[in-house]
Amino acid sequence: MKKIAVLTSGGDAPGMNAAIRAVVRMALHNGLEVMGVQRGYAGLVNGELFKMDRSSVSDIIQRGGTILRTARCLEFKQEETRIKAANILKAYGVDALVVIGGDGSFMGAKLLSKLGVKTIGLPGTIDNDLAYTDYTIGFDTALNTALDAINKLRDTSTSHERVSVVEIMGRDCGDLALYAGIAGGAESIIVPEKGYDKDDLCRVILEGKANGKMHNLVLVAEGIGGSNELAKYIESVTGIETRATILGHIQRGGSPTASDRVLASRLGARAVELLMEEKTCRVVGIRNNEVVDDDIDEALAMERKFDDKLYEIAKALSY
Ligand SMILES: Nc1ncnc2c1ncn2[C@@H]1O[C@H](COP(=O)(O)OP(=O)(O)OP(=O)(O)O)[C@@H](O)[C@H]1O
Ligand SMILES: O=P(O)(O)OC[C@H]1O[C@](O)(CO)[C@@H](O)[C@@H]1O
Ligand SMILES: [Mg+2]
Repeated sequence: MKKIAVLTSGGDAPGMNAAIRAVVRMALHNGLEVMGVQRGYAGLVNGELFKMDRSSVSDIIQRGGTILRTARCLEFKQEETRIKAANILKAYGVDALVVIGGDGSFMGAKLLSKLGVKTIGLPGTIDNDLAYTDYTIGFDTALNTALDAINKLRDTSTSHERVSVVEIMGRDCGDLALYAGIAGGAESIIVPEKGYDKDDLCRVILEGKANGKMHNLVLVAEGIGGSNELAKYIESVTGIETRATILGHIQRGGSPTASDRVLASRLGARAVELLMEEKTCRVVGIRNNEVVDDDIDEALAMERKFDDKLYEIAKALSY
């Protein structure tokens, strides 16, 4: 192993920069050369590679976004595009590629590895939707951003004695909504893993009002969606004024939390260690606070487990 490349792919996530820094610095520490690839797989196919040194990653650990930029490159689903990417890496003399991204990016890395490219994946996504790791890089920051918004919505919800429906990102995964809901003391948490009944929800809201609740926070995961319509329905059934707020891409930005920076540094360093041990086609993650690595195929095949216990606790604490 002499030369590696690193890219970020899919939706950006706070802490991706800290992960890039860890990969670059750990690689240089081990005497490897490092190339940065701009704009994910799209940039790889276009040959957007450049040499990185220690100063390429100076002053980025605290920054949101990704200095390498990112992309959703649909053409990468076609084998001819991946063959082009593999040839470009060969032409640059790159021995292995570190991919920082989510499940889609890992699928791309898995298929690229079938063409003989050595790959390592680092979980960079706010969605926390990868089964093999307890947490993904960016989840904690997005969670804290959502929580800050929820705290503010609680103020105005209380002042006006309104219901506040808050839609949280996460694609098909309810983790962000669940964690934000428990941390923000939400009255109801609606996630795709559990589903819900609209009229039960309205009953809970009315009971809360009868018990003296001044506000009512209903968190809706993106995978359920339809927050504006739900707000109208709640208002029509309960007679309580209701507003919907879709937090959107604000959850993707901002300075990463300490937790995300530490996670990114641990996982990024491990990615390079694995390559030094000649291990490839693996993804790095964290389970029970231990850094782990799994075969990329096996990791993608693992079934995600929703934290039912946490969901039940949130329910029990909410009224
Ligand atoms: N089935 C696939 N085959 C090949 N490449 C894929 C596949 N799925 C996704 N990719 C590549 O990975 C990129 C990122 O995937 P996707 O948009 O699903 O984001 P992600 O990595 O899951 O991150 P996030 O969900 O946080 O946005 C895609 O644009 C594409 O280039
Ligand atoms: O940035 P885009 O392309 O609008 O994608 C939004 C999606 O990306 C994520 O922010 C990260 O995967 C999801 O939570 C959301 O569904
Ligand atoms: Mg994804």
